[in-house]
Amino acid sequence: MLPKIKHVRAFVARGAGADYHDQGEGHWIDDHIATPMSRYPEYRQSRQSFGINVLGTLVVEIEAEDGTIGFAVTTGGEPAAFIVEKHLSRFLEGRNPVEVEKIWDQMYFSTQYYGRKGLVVNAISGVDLALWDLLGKLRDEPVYHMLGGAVRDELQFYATGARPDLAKEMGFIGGKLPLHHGPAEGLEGMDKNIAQLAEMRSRCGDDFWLMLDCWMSLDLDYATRLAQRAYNECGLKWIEEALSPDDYWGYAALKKNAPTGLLVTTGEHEATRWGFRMLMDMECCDIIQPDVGWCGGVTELTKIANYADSKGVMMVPHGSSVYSYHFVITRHNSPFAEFLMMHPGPTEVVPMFAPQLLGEPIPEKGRMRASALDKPGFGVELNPEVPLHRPYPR
Ligand SMILES: C[C@H](O)[C@H](O)CC(=O)C(=O)O
Ligand SMILES: [Mg+2]
Repeated sequence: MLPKIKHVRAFVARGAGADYHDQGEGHWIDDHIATPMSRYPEYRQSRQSFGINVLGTLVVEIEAEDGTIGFAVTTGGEPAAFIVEKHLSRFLEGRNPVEVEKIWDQMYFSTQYYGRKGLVVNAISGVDLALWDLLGKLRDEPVYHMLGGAVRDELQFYATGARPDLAKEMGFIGGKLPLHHGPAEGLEGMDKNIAQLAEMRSRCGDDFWLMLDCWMSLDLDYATRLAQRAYNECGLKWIEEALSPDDYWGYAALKKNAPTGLLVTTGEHEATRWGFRMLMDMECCDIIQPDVGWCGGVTELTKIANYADSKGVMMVPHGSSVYSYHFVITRHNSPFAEFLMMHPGPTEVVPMFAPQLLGEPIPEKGRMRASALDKPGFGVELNPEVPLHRPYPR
């Protein structure tokens, strides 16, 4: 019998880490990237200007009666900390930590009247991941063992960042560029997008995967024209998150309109088995990209992944560092993983959630051995040097 859960605590941390958009000045991730807010010129140059980093990182700690602590980081900051402390903690304290299914179910259905997606599911994900971390630490097992074990010896990564040419030199299998200009910047912006991609194609050679991340910024007409030009002129591998996450109909049309051979991907701002079922049943995309820290955690990701597997849809989680690595290694329909390049250049590989985690593994030559994950839980610790604030202590 495992020790019961004694206490749940929620903290906020500022700066780089799980809220990876909370970076200092001059970072590639905040340099004129197309967004749904780009239609307003005053919010075009910087995503921080419209508040992309307003929430900060949520840190959830779950302590068992024997003093063992599981933890997780995700986004959601202070409002998510409120939800965890004031609402969700009641479904854990005094319970047996093996009750992951029941705890998830109670967290989701008790918040359904104000939740279902977004911030509330971020908070649920943070608790779920902390619970899996605790279970692994109590059982002295890595999470990927508890999920069924590795189906291959190593992970392969593509890199997201402004320099796919450097990512290629570092051994990644592909590079995903942020799109810089949205529909409000007209044909001139479209030409600049294509010129940037063409420049990367010439630097990377014909065989390297190049992808475009559109961060929900386009409309169907623009996305269709961009997809056609980027595929025909630059050999684009996939067009990601071109439309609003609510526009399932637009995605279904984009997938039909896209040239054969170009993949349509989306899902990092989608949540739960029900949201992903919409994407898959409506044939919105070729690859779903749930973020493990936003979609409902590992408990929900298992359901999403099983449905994707049964439909023959590939699932390649968005970012999410160790939370994604432990899952991807257990699944054949997740043949590779994303690595978000959080170095400001990005000219070096640094841990995705640096500096918040100690022991966070990084790819070497674009790969990571399964043995790099062979530590209890998710295999990381909270960096004690990162200041934490607990806004709602009980
Ligand atoms: C680079 C993208 O705009 C975003 O910041 C990250 C993302 O969507 C992804 O890694 O995928
Ligand atoms: Mg993306």
